[in-house]
Amino acid sequence: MYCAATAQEAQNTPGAAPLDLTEFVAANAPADSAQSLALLLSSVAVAVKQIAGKVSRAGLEGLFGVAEQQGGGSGDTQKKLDVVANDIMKAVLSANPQVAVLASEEDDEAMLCSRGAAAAAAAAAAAGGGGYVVVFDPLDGSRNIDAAIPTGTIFGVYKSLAAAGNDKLDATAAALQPGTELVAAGYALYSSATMLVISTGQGTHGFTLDPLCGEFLLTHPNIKIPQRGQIYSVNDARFHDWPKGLQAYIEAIRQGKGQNPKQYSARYICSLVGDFHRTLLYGGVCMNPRCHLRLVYEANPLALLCEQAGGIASDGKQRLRDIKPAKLHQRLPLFMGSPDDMTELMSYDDVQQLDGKTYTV
Ligand SMILES: O=P(O)(O)OC[C@H]1O[C@](O)(COP(=O)(O)O)[C@@H](O)[C@@H]1O
Repeated sequence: MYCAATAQEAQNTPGAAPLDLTEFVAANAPADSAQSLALLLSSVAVAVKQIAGKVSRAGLEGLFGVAEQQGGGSGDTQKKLDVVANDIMKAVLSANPQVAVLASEEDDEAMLCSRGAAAAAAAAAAAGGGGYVVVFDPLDGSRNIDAAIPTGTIFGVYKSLAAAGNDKLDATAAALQPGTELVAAGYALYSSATMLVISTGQGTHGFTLDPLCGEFLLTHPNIKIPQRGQIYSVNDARFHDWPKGLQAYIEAIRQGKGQNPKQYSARYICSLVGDFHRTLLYGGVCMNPRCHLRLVYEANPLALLCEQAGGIASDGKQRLRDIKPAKLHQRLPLFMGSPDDMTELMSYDDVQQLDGKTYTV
């Protein structure tokens, strides 16, 4: 199979077949972890293909609707497909001997994976590497499922703390690392195409699942978010619950009275992966100003992808990736987007909705 050394080379070689995900990561991730990350992301890709199959066949397999038994750490109503996607992620990733810890938005606790944890402890004892910790939201935007609207899977990868000299792994502590420690992150988008967008800290790159060969092929090398966009993405119905700063910012850009003299348009799918993906490609800002999205499972992984594409990711006060999570299911306001739009938004200062209000839709 064709293998170019870099995304640039792949793009510049006329007629060359696109790289698949594994080849690309092996050639483009940091040298000391390229092979292991390539194998890890191959496992993620296997899980994502299985979830994509379930999402597209949900109406045919009776997978619409709410799960019969409710569980899950986030306290949200679980859909049948939330449970199915969670089971797939855990089954596939725990079979990978490099995975020491898994933490899912759908579970109360982080879990040790026996094969990976044993290997991580042995490696730590030998002062070597350690296993990987994978945090994930198996199916984000699941309230959209029954209407066949795009959904996604979000994941982040850390090195296990065993690598730092601990010979016993504490699964929860291993998953509570700040986003600055991420060694890889990504999301899958289940939409008109199934995409996998990843970063290993060396740019943000997009792959499209080719249904003809069943592989994720490089279609969006080195994504750069536009310096400024003309779209804002937020649940606008909450306008009257927002703080004054956020109201003033949105009023200004709607009227073309912001730093960009053009009127902005609103786009909101209510599917974080879909809204973020569009923002990454078209520019502008996407946000959820209330304490709703999870730092560990959603915000930090997307923040790495955003920054690696040249964007800014914030909780409305500070850089997201600098925040040390205090608990697995910690929620916070989330703002991400083009550097000029984000800098303008942050200059309004008072943008977080901290009233604790929840909505039942
Ligand atoms: O109700 P809001 O504030 O518009 O929140 C919608 C957001 O919640 C999410 O659905 C995440 O919540 P779930 O994980 O419960 O699906 C995002 O996909 C979406 O961006």
